[in-house]
Amino acid sequence: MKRPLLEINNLSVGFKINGSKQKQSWAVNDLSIRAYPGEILTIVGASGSGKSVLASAILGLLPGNAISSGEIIYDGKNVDKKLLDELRGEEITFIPQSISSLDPLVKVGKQVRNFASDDETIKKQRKIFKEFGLNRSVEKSYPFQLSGGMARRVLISTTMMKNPRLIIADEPTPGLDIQSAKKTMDYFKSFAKKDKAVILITHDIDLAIHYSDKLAIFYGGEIVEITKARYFHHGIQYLKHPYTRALYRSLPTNGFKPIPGSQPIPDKENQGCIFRDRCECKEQICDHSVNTQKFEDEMVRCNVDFAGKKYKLSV
Ligand SMILES: Nc1ncnc2c1ncn2[C@@H]1O[C@H](COP(=O)(O)OP(=O)(O)OP(=O)(O)O)[C@@H](O)[C@H]1O
Ligand code: NI
Repeated sequence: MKRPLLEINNLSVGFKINGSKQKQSWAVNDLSIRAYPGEILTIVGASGSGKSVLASAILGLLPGNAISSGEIIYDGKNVDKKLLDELRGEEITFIPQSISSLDPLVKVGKQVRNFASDDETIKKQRKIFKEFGLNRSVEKSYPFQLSGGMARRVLISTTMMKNPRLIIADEPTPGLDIQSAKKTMDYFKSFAKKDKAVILITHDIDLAIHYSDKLAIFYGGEIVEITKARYFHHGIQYLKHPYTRALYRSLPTNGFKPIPGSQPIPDKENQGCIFRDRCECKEQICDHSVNTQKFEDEMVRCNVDFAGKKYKLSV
């Protein structure tokens, strides 16, 4: 079994409300994931489920009012602030969700080259820009002169200029034309093939299924299931968690059935199942406890006994 490149154990992230130490809201609750070399791990979750907060926590970019606990291990080493400062932008690159992360005062070409002006770097940057349909004039533009889709392509180009071992991409494709989105995802795939790891964050389940190796299904600040992306092609009988199964049924190709109800706010005090109010399999026990079941590299957080011979969910 390969060693994970990034390992996150029992991560929780909350925010102090109005500076109060007592009043907190939670965005990520007791989350554990592993990103392996050679794989694209995609974190799929609805809007507001805490995906971007998770990315910020991994990268040590949480705002001042955040409180976090848990363990992050990179390549066998415990990650602290000093190590993160060394890794970020070098071994670990980040494609942020917001295009406002581009420096408004620096011309785009210079930014992507990280201020380098040698011939080789310029050649590399021009080649990447060309692949993404960004013409020479873009190099000399300031971020405010770009459209949303162009700015996103510039952000992706920044990562392509570097030589990281782990890419964390937070919603990299919205606003991109189909060709650029495909190029981006193909780039991630070939990157992972070089024994490197990608953590992709998206709410686009179709995209996730087609390009990832594993899916971590995120709901209300928790990962409720880690499963293989190909199971979504093989059929609903391979999926375990009732929320994952509901996602499967909500896909246009599988009947487009919506899930009634809405996602709850993460609650650290709550020991029960986060999905219970919307669950078709809910039992009394789900109000006060939830079972984390592990199967090799898969995981499901549910009280249905998936290892037992009796378990049968409706197809
Ligand atoms: N600085 C902050 N202070 C307080 N709450 C915050 C802060 N940043 C994020 N949150 C809260 O954390 C929750 C998760 O937000 P997050 O941006 O991670 O969602 P997301 O899953 O990335 O959504 P989307 O798909 O829309 O990008 C939200 O309820 C948000 O209001
Ligand atoms: Ni987000």
